[in-house]
Amino acid sequence: MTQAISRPAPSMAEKIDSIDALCARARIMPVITIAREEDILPLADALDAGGLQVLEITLRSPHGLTAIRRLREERPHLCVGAGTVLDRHMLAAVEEAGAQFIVSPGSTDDLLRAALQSPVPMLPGVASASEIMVGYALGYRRFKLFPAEVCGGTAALKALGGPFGDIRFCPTGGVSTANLQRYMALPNVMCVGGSWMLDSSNGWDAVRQASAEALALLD
Ligand SMILES: O=C[C@H](O)COP(=O)(O)O
Ligand SMILES: CC(=O)C(=O)O
Repeated sequence: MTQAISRPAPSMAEKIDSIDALCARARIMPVITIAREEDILPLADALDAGGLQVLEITLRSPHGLTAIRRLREERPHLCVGAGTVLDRHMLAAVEEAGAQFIVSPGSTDDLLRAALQSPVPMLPGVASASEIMVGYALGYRRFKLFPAEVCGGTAALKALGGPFGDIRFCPTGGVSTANLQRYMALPNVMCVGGSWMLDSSNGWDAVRQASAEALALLD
């Protein structure tokens, strides 16, 4: 695996273009916490078969970094990012593992500044106008709204579109087939994230089916 960490950081404009491209490809971004290492490939394959090829692998379990590494090596056609990146040490670890994008649930000045130096584009989490302004001052224009439904959902996004006309969001947290069309209809929403399609208690094909059904709602 080529070490992402050795590459120079692209400009923020280039990173925004990368985020836009991967969100356009994703439309729906599964937020995945790997419970067992043996789930990594079958879960990714089920999502892929259902049409979801941009995957956010969180660091909420000990298998997160392994999953990023293995998917980069064994499923190179997928776009694999890291989620729940909470500080600069986790940022360095996911860069080294080969993450193609980085997501955080919230924003700290230290993490946002560290990500400016990173070759990998970051989608920082925000839950308020003030947090957007902290990122905005550093050049960030694309954010994850988290936890979206708790933060006010589509009404909050419509309101945020007033002062932040050049900002686009990936709402995550409480998104499901019941509301994803309302989110995706908003001009400042570029994709949605969530975990609702990941229930494999009825087998991997249920994940494929849930993914395909969700995407079909957007056609
Ligand atoms: O914490 C974020 C979740 O993993 C994604 O949200 P969700 O489970 O409500 O879809
Ligand atoms: C919420 C989310 O996307 C994260 O944990 O990074």
